[in-house]
Amino acid sequence: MLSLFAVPDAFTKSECELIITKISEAPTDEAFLVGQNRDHNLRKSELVWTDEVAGMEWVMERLIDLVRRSNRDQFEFDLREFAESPQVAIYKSSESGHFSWHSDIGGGPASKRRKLTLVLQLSDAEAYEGGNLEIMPGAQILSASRAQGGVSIFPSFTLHQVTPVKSGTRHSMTVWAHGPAFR
Ligand SMILES: O=C(O)CCC(=O)C(=O)O
Ligand SMILES: [Fe+2]
Repeated sequence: MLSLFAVPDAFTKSECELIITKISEAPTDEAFLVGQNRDHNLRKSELVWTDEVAGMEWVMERLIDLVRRSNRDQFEFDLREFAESPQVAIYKSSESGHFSWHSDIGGGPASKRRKLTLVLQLSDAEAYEGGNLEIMPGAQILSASRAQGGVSIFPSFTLHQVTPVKSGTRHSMTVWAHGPAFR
């Protein structure tokens, strides 16, 4: 099974900038991990849930379409729903924004049903240093493309991390597709 489904130009530059502008008008929550325990050694970022932001429906429609395409062409998982709001994470160099190695499967009613993770790179790759999304499906580490508007889709059980942002700010959007347990 291929472990990473990449769509380089899923969104245009102006679409990404529009999303960042809308998000920056919304209040942020400090990011917490699956299981709700705060641990800054593991994750440091701010979060905006996009279903609390008006005018984001078109984004969700596009993301659902991309997940469907990846699942039809590659993963063939039994997916049933999108049970959680997409979230935008804001990683700031001033706070050494990062997210250490983790899987997205949690113990909560929705997070335990996560099967595919989609990450959209919202920021211009030139707008920050560090902040690389890396995924580890096996012995090798794969780096996701930094290109703005690019989408990476991978099984939610795959270990992945975001390396510390060294300068500037990185914005990304994450959405999960859910379904019954693997069997
Ligand atoms: O920001 C990213 O690239 C990844 C975010 C992530 O791993 C998550 O929200 O679980
Ligand atoms: Fe994750």
